[in-house]
Amino acid sequence: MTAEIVFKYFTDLTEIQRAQFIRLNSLYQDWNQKINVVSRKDIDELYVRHVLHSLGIAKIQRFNEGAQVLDVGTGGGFPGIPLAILFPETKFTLVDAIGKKIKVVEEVIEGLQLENISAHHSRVEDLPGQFDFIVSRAVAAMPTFVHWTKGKIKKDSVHERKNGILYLKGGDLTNELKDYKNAQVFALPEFFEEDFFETKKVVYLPQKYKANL
Ligand SMILES: C[S@@+](CC[C@H](N)C(=O)[O-])C[C@H]1O[C@@H](n2cnc3c(N)ncnc32)[C@H](O)[C@@H]1O
Repeated sequence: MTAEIVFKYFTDLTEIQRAQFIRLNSLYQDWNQKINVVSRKDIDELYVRHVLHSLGIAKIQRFNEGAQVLDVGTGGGFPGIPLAILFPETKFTLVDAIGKKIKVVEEVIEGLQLENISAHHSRVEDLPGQFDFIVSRAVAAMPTFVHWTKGKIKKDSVHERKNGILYLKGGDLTNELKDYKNAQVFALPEFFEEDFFETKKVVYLPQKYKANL
């Protein structure tokens, strides 16, 4: 599989961005031989399962110039790295509790010469600072995630969509979201036709969520 699948859905990329998306594959193939940052089964499907899936968030929210975005539990850099390629004017902070994953993320950032990302080895609860948006995939159930990230979203929003959390989720979310009355769920098959996206969604939780917690 090649980066063409990304270019099919994101047609206005610069030459630099296209080159970065192409380069991603060999960087991850190399790193995955040393440290398992992407599951063995998924590495061959990197562009669909990791890159395009991460970019699903961009179909819901285009980040403004100067916006600050935190990727919580980034693991090998998802969704943060693909989003940082797509939005070079936005500042991304990637955090993970496991140091060796952050080491790989740092190497990939360097390999792609991305200047809009900083990576931190920390639990998110211990990370200082506030952000416009928090993005994430496969880290915790929503109540736990909201608890961990409490106070980390700026109150004043300069974006079309209010500041908040954009979380990549799959499956039936009825139970998980029952306490979040103003959560919005966007189905990714609306944007991507590959079977992988059949049950995939982006959950948007505005900063002033009405939670019965
Ligand atoms: C299943 S992995 C997902 C990685 C990546 N987001 C992805 O989708 O490929 C979950 C990651 O969350 C990290 N994590 C879990 N709890 C965390 C916390 N409280 N603060 C920071 N990272 C955390 C773990 O170390 C792990 O790398």
